[in-house]
Amino acid sequence: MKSIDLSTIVNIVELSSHSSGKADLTEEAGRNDRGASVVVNDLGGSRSGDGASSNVADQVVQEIRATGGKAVADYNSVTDGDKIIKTALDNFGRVDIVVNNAGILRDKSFARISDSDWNLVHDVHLKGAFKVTQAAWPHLRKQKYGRVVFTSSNSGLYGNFGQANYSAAKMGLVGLCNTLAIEGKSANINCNVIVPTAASRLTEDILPPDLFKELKPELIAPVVVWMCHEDCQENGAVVESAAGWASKYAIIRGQGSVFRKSISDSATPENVRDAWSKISDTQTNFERISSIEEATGSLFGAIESLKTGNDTSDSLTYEDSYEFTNKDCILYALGIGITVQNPTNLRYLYENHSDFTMFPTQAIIPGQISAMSSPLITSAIPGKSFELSQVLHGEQYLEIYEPLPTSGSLRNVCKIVDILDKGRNAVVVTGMETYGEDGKKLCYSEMSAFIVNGGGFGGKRSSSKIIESQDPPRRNADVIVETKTSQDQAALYRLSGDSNPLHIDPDFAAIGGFSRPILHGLCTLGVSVRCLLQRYANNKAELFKSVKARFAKPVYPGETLRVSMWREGTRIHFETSSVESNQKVISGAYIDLHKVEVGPSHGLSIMAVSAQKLKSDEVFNTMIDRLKAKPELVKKINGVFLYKISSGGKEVAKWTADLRKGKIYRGDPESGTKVDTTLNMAEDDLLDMATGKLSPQAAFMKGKLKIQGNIMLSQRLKDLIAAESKL
Ligand SMILES: CCCCCCC[C@@H](O)CC(=O)SCCNC(=O)CCNC(=O)[C@H](O)C(C)(C)COP(=O)(O)OP(=O)(O)OC[C@H]1O[C@@H](n2cnc3c(N)ncnc32)[C@H](O)[C@@H]1OP(=O)(O)O
Repeated sequence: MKSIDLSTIVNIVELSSHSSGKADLTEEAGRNDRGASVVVNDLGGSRSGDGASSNVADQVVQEIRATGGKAVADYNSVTDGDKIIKTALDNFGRVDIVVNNAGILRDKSFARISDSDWNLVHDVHLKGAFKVTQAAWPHLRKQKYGRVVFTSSNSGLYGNFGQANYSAAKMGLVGLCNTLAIEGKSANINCNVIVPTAASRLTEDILPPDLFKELKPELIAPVVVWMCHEDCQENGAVVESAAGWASKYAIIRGQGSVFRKSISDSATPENVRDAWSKISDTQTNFERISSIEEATGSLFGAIESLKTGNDTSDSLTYEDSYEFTNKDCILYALGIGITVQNPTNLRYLYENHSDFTMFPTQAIIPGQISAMSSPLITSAIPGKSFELSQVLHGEQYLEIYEPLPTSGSLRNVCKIVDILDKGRNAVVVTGMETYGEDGKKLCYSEMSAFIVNGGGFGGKRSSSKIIESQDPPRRNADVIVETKTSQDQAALYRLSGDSNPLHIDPDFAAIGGFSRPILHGLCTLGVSVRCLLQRYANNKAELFKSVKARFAKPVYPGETLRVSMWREGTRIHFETSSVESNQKVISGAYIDLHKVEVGPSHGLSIMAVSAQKLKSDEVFNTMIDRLKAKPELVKKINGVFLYKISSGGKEVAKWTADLRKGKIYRGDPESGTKVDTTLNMAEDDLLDMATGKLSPQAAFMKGKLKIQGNIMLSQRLKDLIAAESKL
């Protein structure tokens, strides 16, 4: 990572009376190699806030200047925040960062705290941070940049005997920061809290000597410097740090419990007592609440359950069963375009095949049917009812835990995960657990229904509970596969259970604003996942772990889907586009595999990718480097690459490619195998192949990869190539 340079900023650091003579925070932030210009503010009082002296601030300023840094001292009280900011403006012309670090102690047991003990501690910690930050605020807003750090304490987060005044003030800083993080966001002002445990004059007779020695402030200063840097996008975080360790805090909320029977009932203390074990349970089920909208928004589910007369949050779940046979597995496979043309597909299409298996994405269907037949989704939005024609499938997640059966009875438990208000529209997210006949949890799926015109009910806009989609890496796709859907794709797919008329009835589709019935989102997903499994999992369902996808635009049956894939370890990111509309139809998607297994066409794929930029030597060398990353498959001999193509651990062919000449030979010159076949290709076609516009298999089929001599592919390889071209 590049170094953290604070060169363009002015840093106001209050040392406060508790700073040690060596103010490590300032030393770090103000070091010449970090570049900040620093106002070192310290009233120079004692730990309890008595007296004043310029010594401490002056000493730190000298230390900063001695290392070539810029610093000026300021001896004002933090309650005169405008004077401190004026020092920054007078000396450096601007202010970008405020580190609120001033603090004193007046430790007493609660009964003995006097008004002045309370007021003074609050003045320095809380009012001081308010005054200094408020004085800087207009400047930060005007320049649309700022970083503010507040120093809190474990005494605030957890409480500490004898520190009621200090704990209250330190927790007050967390509240102050929470709101400033919201108010400053649009002006690019990030506000965060540091919770240090450090050796200082405040703690020297409180911490055990051995621990005191280890808790050097300079091990916390880098965390503060990072939070002050323009690259740090954290906003509203509370970060604890000590001894070179740091961690972010989160406030959690339990699932809670509704404790009255219906919306018209009053609430009694007895109701609360009876529900107390659920109300106070933060262990079995909890969530992280990150905004006030999220906190109030999730109350809608509880209010709605009261309206429908249900008395506990457990009633927000819905259970039913799903019976299915081998035939349903085969029908689903046909519905997502799995074809016998690829021999390895028989495992999904023929019930007597030794590996007869359910295609993984079919596992979504039982939960989906349960959720769609329950009142969960249609009654989810408070005060709103909506039609099926308003519902679009927005996002989908699926994770498989156990091998899936090919027939039998499955039990589904569905519940609302969250409800989002997107302004005009709404998103209702449902989570479905599916259990096998032996009671084992087979899979979890999470489905977002996008309700057109369902929003505007005053709910929250985002949620931390939803499994997020992820953008692909910023590079050209590693592999691109195209596959055409049939005009009858939706008509066939709907027989697997989603009989929404949007996919078959032109009049109904017109109500939803579509020119004709659209394809099921889950069908597009199934088609994409079969291309991914084919490419990266040798078409094996058992290697599939999970998938996440967002449906970005509708697909019409008959369109050609282009699936772009990026491999990152066992995660394959993907995006699917419609070739006809040239629009992304699935975005931010990925599958996770237990293991990647690349099929026999991989040698050809590598060739395609590596031929990407043949024009210059420099790029050619880069290409060689990329090929070197696959030593098991590729060997370079005098500028010529040797590819071994294996299937099931057995070598089935050797290819030699002279990419500069755009030629590919079959055979292995090193071992003396006769090179009896030459495959010629125009450079433009080779580049098309490299950029994924033309698959190697399609190049074979379309005659763009011309064969001279007698090509002797094994029958097995011929079958595999033919099958892949019909993905
Ligand atoms: C349990 C069962 C429930 C599900 C039942 C499903 C039944 C099925 O039979 C139905 C189907 O299969 S329908 C077919 C598949 N789905 C589709 O074709 C929808 C394709 N997507 C779209 O057209 C647009 O993304 C569209 C129209 C969805 C949104 O486009 P825009 O209005 O342009 O959105 P935009 O302005 O970009 O963003 C507004 C806010 O919404 C969020 N968002 C966008 N697309 C989303 C999506 N697909 N899923 C979830 N959220 C989505 C945006 O992030 C944005 O929010 P914020 O402003 O907070 O970032």
